[in-house]
Amino acid sequence: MRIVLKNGQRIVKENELERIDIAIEKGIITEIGKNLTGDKEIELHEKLVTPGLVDVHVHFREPGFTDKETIRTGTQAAARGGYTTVCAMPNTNPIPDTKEKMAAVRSLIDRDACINVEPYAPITYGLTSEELVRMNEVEAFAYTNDGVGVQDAGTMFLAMVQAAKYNRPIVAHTEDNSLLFDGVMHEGFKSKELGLPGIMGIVESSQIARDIHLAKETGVHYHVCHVSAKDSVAAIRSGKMQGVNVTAEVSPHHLLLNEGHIPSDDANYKMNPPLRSEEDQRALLEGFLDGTIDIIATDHAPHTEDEKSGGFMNAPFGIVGLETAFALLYTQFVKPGVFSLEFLIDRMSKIPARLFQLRQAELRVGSVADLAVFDLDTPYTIAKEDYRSKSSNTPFNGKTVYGMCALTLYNGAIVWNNEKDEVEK
Ligand SMILES: NC(=O)N[C@@H](CC(=O)O)C(=O)O
Ligand SMILES: [Zn+2]
Ligand SMILES: [Zn+2]
Repeated sequence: MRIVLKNGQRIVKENELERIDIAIEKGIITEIGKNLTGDKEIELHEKLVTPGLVDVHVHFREPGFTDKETIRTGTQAAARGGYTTVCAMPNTNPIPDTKEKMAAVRSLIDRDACINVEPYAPITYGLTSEELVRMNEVEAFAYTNDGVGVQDAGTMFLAMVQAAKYNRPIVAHTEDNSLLFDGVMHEGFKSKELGLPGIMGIVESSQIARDIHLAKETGVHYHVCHVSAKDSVAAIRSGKMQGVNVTAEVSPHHLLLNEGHIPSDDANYKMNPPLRSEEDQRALLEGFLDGTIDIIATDHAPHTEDEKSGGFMNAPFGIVGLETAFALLYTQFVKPGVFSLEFLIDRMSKIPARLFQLRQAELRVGSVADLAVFDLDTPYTIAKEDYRSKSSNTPFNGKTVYGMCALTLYNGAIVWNNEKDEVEK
């Protein structure tokens, strides 16, 4: 069967768009042009067509915490956000730290995922800072202990030596526990106002500085998760200038919000790392614009409503992000001209795929048909009831944005269709 997407618009350069039809056969783009016909034609009404988005940082909670999310609901949420490849974090129960446990995760993915999912393996057994996972036994595209920092420098050094040998990236949640002092939000005016224990920026930046020295020594590809602090951006910038193979991601929420946006003791604003100062937020945007920070990653971290009702002192860290990332960033930054549509899409699709050698589509004949279609013209309000995710813990509910994902195709099959309001599998 030949499917034709009619009257879409692709990005030519920056914000310049061009009207096109795209023909898809057997999951592959077979023709791009004007006035194409097919067995099934889908009218796009001049909506934006892009390669499917790629997110290297999501939590799908399966196995172990399926009341928060599953591989099925997580990938459906991703498809609704325009994503066709995502990388799942290993802070599950059990942690995939043996060959068998990793095989079990892969078979869940084969059974339930509606898009491409690459599972991470942990750096160490049990996400502690002790025994390294043997990378020749537990195979994965990359290794991370996300959720906790690798506390011991020697352990991180040996992990990097091993990862360099197997040519795998080390992906780091950077957090020095000895500097945490039980903090629950950024140490700043808001933590003082609310009387809550703070988390200093140096909790993150000092460990990034340490790791950049180790990465320089070992030559590993070292990737920093969810950068939040100004001094972290400076450390990464200086590492890059010295030729260290360091890359970094920033989350939509850290680009969009700072501690001043936290209205009250509402745990939908609680995540790790925390929303920091306005100055930190500005440094993140600067780093994103100058290439110090390479990509966007959502850190989609679902938690139940019940867990999140406990306020900052009791609730777990983390917010969902897959279903709102593109629209929030498009509305806040592309519409007012801070950066272009091309700049954003590259950092949500092409660049993350290239950094980690992941599956990714291109808008050209012969490419796999993993595509997203976005409506840039119709405003809509982010609503809890609309989530495909099992969880809805985010501070962005109720916000009106542009850039709803209208359609997502994975391998040429529709996995999200907003008009039909259903996900086909
Ligand atoms: N980001 C978070 O606040 N939470 C994540 C863990 C993590 O990404 O560090 C989670 O697993 O819930
Ligand atoms: Zn983390
Ligand atoms: Zn995470």
